[in-house]
Amino acid sequence: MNWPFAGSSAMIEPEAIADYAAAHSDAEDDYLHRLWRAANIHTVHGHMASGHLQGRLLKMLVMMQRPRYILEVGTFAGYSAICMAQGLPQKGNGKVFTFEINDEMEDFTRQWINGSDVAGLIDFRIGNAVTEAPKLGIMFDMMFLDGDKRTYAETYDALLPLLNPGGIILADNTLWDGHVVDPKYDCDSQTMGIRRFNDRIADDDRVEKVIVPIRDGLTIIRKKTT
Ligand SMILES: C[S@@+](CC[C@H](N)C(=O)[O-])C[C@H]1O[C@@H](n2cnc3c(N)ncnc32)[C@H](O)[C@@H]1O
Repeated sequence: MNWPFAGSSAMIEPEAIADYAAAHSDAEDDYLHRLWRAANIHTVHGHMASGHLQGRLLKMLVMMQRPRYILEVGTFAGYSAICMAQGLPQKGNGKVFTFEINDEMEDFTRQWINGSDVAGLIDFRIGNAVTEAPKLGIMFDMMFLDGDKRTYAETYDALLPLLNPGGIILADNTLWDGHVVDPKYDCDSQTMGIRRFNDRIADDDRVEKVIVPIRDGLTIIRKKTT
């Protein structure tokens, strides 16, 4: 994400800011570090995993929101699911339900989730979260939308009814590497999908929202209680 920070005499590289923030945040534990490396070595799009800073933010937000049930759209390697599960009370009744539509990820991801010390708090399923989550018959207090960018708006419409009032949705990649404001990407289907989603959220009076420019943009959406 190209977020220039104007210094007194020179522009400071965004990577330097990210490194500084990571160095002054809780460390990435060894297991997550190994998972991140494995995802980048053994999968084509390893960079899709949340990573250190966003992972710590997800854990922190779970600890603040204290959800019982969390829904994740897009498990990929399991990095974010493990981070969110780390924020749940370790002996409570909370759970992360996480769906991955790509069944080729199953062996890799199940092994890493099962090997983590929060395996008992994660229900990992292969399938389309949009069609499968309603079948669980439960309401969620938190959701992490991180699936297909082209259909973010439809995913939101389908899943908002499953969110309790006061619950929050975290939507990842909502600034899409700055493409949302770059006319060069006017015909790019993922950019168009993210823009459509951002417009939809901005106009939706049922929710409060703020885009946090961390990593690739993370929108925090809270369903109003009245
Ligand atoms: C960006 S990656 C997820 C990264 C992961 N949440 C993390 O932060 O570590 C997106 C994943 O969503 C999956 N996906 C896309 N649409 C989906 C859907 N409707 N239901 C479940 N998974 C989906 C893709 O196959 C891909 O593996």
